[in-house]
Amino acid sequence: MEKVEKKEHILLLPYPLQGHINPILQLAKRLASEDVKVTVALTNYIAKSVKIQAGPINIETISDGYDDVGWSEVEAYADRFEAFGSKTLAALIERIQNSDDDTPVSCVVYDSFVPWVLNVAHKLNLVGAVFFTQPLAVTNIYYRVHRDLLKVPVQDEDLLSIPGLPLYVRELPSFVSDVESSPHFLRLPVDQFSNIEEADWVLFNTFDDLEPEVLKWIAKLWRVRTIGPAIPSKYLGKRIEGDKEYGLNMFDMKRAECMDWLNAKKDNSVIYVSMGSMAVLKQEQTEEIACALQGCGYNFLWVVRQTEENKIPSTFRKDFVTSPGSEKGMVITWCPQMEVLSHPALGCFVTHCGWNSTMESLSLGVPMIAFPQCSDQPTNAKCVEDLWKVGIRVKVDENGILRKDELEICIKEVMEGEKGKEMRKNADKWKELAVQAVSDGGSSDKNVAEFLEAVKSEKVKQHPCHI
Ligand SMILES: O=c1ccn([C@@H]2O[C@H](COP(=O)(O)OP(=O)(O)O[C@H]3O[C@H](CO)[C@@H](O)[C@H](O)[C@H]3O)[C@@H](O)[C@H]2O)c(=O)[nH]1
Repeated sequence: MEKVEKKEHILLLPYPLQGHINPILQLAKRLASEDVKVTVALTNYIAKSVKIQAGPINIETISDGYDDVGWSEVEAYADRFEAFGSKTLAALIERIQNSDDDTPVSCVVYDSFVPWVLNVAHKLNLVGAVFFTQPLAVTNIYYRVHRDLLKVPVQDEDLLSIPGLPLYVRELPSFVSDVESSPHFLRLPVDQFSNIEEADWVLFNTFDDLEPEVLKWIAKLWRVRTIGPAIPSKYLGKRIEGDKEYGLNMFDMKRAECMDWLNAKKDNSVIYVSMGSMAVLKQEQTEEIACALQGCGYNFLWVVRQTEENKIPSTFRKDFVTSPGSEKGMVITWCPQMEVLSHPALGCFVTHCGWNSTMESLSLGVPMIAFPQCSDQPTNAKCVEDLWKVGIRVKVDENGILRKDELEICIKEVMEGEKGKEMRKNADKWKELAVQAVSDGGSSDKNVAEFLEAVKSEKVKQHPCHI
């Protein structure tokens, strides 16, 4: 068979965390559905520790300096990733450029948490596109901190005015509102802007209708385009054939066990609880959630990652963990979240409001009970409750614990109350708008097309700083 030559080659580099890899893989698949060769560069550690099913995407590896052990403390990790990543990424691209069999790379799309990739791309005279995995509203706040327009620690308890979104301090990203608890965590989101003025494109996993006012504001700063929701096509727009899942799981998944259990449940009868890939709960918190789920009148599917499992109370463990799939509930270490959220048995999603979970729930029309933990999650939860009106945020006590009674009240309100009905209606509206955005001629679809066209015509642009 004759070999089909792809005319362009785009390389994408995610930050090595589940919540960052998923959306960049989706963008990669979308680009690969056009006449483009697409390579995703994973760190050696990720590549050797997970199974990857990324369809037409070519996978290559670079080093973050932690090939055998994975992560370390956040600041040390950032420095070492930059030192090792810059060299090994440049070497990878040079190898591709010098290969007789491969299409040369013309553009690098990189996670906003690794801004040094832009310097590598520009040194090699490639187009550099930064990709944000968190919403525009959150980026707006970090940008203010970067420009010293918002001083940390934040003193003022008054409302802060973000375009289209007045916020109280507690609704800011936790790395801003509570900078004293984890000062080093603010570095990554603030460093996102260190060289952003030089980025050729600034891409966001969101869509125009979702954050119109802040988009207007941010689009004045850079060449911003929204390309989301970056979720598997089967669940949104069906644009890419056979695209059923992200294709990379950092956790062991028991799909059949989970789906068999869910398939046996009545429509709208299951509460789905997941705190994403990173959140670490206090033991007391896990116990309160367990009591609420046991006490509520609904079935539940609860994701408790293996490293969190020891916090589950022993009686609950006996009923729902050691004999998984009891009539009422199932506890599982990782599930096929998209399949779960799109299942007719699902009633609502108790979520930490990681941006991917939020976009997935919104795109599938599932109302949320927002229980934000840290990072961008408090701001995402604010949008869920007050801006998009597709969920409610739980109240925590003076120790930050969500008590059993409060969670039960929230579940009842979303599943049975008037507010819940309203949320479902709103959720359906957002679902429709999300589908429109990624379908033929929708805002995100047009933005991807424009980006691709420009990559083709701008690839030989010389970057003044490196001439
Ligand atoms: O059992 C599960 C649980 C989760 N997921 C998937 O894992 C991803 C989780 O991403 P997200 O909801 O964004 O949560 P985190 O893993 O916590 O993501 C980190 O990265 C996000 C993007 O930067 C931030 O918004 C979050 O605050 C940050 O914690 C989603 O795509 C889920 O579909 C599964 O497939 N199975």
